[in-house]
Amino acid sequence: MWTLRAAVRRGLPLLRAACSFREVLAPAPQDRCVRALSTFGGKNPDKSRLLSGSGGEAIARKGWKEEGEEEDETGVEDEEVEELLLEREPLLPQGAQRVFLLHPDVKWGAKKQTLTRAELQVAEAKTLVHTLLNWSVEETMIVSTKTPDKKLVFGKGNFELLTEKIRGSPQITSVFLNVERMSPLTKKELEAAWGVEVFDRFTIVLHIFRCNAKTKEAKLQIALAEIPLLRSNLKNEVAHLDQQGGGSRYIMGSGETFLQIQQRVLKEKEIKIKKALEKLKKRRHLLRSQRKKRELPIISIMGYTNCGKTTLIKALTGDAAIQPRDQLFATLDITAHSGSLPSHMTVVYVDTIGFLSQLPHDLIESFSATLEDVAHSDVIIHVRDISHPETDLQKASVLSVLKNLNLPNQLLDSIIEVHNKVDLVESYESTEPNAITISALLGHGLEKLKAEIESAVLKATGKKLLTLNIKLEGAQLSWLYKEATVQEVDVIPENGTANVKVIISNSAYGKYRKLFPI
Ligand SMILES: Nc1nc2c(ncn2[C@@H]2O[C@H](COP(=O)(O)OP(=O)(O)OP(=O)(O)O)[C@@H](O)[C@H]2O)c(=O)[nH]1
Ligand SMILES: [Mg+2]
Repeated sequence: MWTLRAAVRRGLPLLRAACSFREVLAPAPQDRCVRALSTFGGKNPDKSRLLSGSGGEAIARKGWKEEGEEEDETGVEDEEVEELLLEREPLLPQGAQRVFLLHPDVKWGAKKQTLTRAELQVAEAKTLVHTLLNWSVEETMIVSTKTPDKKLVFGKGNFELLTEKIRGSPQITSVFLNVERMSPLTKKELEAAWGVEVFDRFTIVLHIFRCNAKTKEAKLQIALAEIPLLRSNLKNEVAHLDQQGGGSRYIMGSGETFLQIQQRVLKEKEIKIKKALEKLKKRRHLLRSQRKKRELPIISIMGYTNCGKTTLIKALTGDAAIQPRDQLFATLDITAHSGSLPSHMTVVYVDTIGFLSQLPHDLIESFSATLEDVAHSDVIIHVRDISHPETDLQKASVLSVLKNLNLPNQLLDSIIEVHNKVDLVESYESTEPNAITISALLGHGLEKLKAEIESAVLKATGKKLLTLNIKLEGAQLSWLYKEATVQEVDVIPENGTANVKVIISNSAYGKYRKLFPI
């Protein structure tokens, strides 16, 4: 039988040995990756693009780069960090899986979901499963429970029925229990009862995140989000070892028990990741202040996952390098892309991570650092997929996340709501008067949207867009070049004047009027 001492003799990293004995015996496969999929209604046709390799293709390219900015954007040259990122266990089994999707529906009490319905959660869970290469949903069941926090999640009667059902269905290879997190003990008990592996939402989303993260920062954030999972797995594995007479004993010569060593290793890992992230955060602050210095207005594009944020940025900037994908969480790295508005004002569009109702907490927390940048933008665009059957619930869930980001009120008031994918809905009429209706894919409605963005930017930055008639002989033009942003100069040779289009702050315009009265 395999023992701890044997693992140490074989030179296995302790953390790995502690966290996943099964994988030590059967070497861990690489993370498999995710595939492109259609949206819930199956309306987007492009299902054919399959991703391969460990991380899929790189899509997070920047259309707009800061001075001295590296493609990798991190500036952290730390071999230890690289090692940390490589050292990870696979979260899901290899090969095709036919999943039994089981949704515990809490009918009453404090745990009852208010924002979202069981059907929406099931539809989302299905999409998550379909995002995984070679995974399919064999059967779906919504089963009510009054005891979601109990070890076996369901009441006795329902649990017995479920066990009979799963045991009697050899075609089912695993169960996706659609809860945010399941304790290691619950997982163990359910797997023992049902005879197949059982996964929760956190593990599935984490796996998709791992596959889609491109930059070092996103990867580190995911590694940080995994620490609590490793910690609870560790406790479980040590309890298992104890049964065999191992985990809590002192390791000879070390003065520590196996559990203590592993906890220390995890703590050290956590500290290292946090330090590396701190370095990256400082660098982001630097980039932000450079951006501010250049006075380029920043527009953050936010919205539910798969609503079309990246497609919209591609349409607004004409950046051919951007490749939107029909996939949940395609964008995990915040990227900036420059574009210009009708007055030729240059702005920066920031692509952000998409939201999901009940996105596991640890993941939200780990990504909140990147979402901090949103607070420094001038305008927010909230993109909605109005072809989605649950578009209203998606909106509510995005707004509730935005509220929790502690954004300044002025910024919250500046939100432009965009109704995307109108091409998928016959004769769509918005019931919200201020929303702008577009098809990012077909390029419909973009001019109106750009005009709206421009007026929001001018309002947010306290600037005006004016056309001033100036004398070419005087000092007006050079003054305007110095104190404002000149967009266009239209010379009228007949009278020696020019019409000059400028973006100018209120205070500079006041000075201009004093210096050059009409
Ligand atoms: N029919 C139609 N499809 C669209 C439209 N906009 C986006 N899509 C499709 O929707 C899918 C998702 O688009 P993305 O731009 O990647 O969505 P996203 O919001 O960036 O998604 P995440 O980064 O995963 O959160 C892609 O297949 C797009 O082609 C649209 O206006 N009409
Ligand atoms: Mg995207």
